[in-house]
Amino acid sequence: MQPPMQPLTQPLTQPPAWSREEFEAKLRERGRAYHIHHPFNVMLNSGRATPEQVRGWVANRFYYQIAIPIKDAAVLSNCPDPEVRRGWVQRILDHDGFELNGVRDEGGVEAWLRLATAVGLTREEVIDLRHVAPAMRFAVDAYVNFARRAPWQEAVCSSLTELFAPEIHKQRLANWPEHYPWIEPEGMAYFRNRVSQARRDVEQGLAITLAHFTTRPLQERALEVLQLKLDILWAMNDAMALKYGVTA
Ligand SMILES: O=C(O)c1cc(C(=O)O)c2c(n1)C(=O)C(=O)c1cc(C(=O)O)[nH]c1-2
Repeated sequence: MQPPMQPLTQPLTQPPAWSREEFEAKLRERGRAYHIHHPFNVMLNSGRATPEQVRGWVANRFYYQIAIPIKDAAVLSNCPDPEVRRGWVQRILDHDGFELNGVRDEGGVEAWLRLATAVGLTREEVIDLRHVAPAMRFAVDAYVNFARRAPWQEAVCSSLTELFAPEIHKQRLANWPEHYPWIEPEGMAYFRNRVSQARRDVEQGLAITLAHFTTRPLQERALEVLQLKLDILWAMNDAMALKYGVTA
């Protein structure tokens, strides 16, 4: 006897998966929503920001800087693949620094604190987070919480906004010394280091994403995840724009 017909809950055929090239192009297209286009960032990188606005950005962004290695530790804690972990752990060292066999690297968090003093903030007022806007905390915490709870491949995918980060760091390196001569030049080291680190991160993150999200529904999910992260970065800028204003 035939089993009873099940009601159809989803179409029998799914649209075909995009090729790796098509999928990668769709991920890269999302760069149009990157915070490089946010009015607060456009103001910063075109030289219209006041010292107060630059300091506000540096102090608020510190909250993102200290969250990133915690986010990366969450990815590690959810990932059962030692080969992925071996590559991913580098991100924590990039931000927290290390001392190994006589080689010392101060790491990105310390470099950010040097940026803070270069723009005229004290380390204390940055480290105690007194300037961080509540909405900034909520946006950054959303990223860490996502990485804690999502499947690790989605957390990896959410880091792919770094596809677009070298450009924003290069803008700062090119424009800030001219627009903001009052910033001590050694403060810019963070951005210089990140250009190559972000490229290396993206190579790893993209390889994992292209290998894992191989059906159309998974690929569409990856685009949603990337959009979530773009929205988090956008919301961080909204929080700073509200607190410090945007100079036209
Ligand atoms: O200055 C920026 O605009 C910017 C953006 C992003 C990003 O796209 O998430 C990162 C960074 N910087 C950055 O410096 C950094 O170390 C970093 C790590 C990650 C991540 O998601 O793991 N994003 C970013």
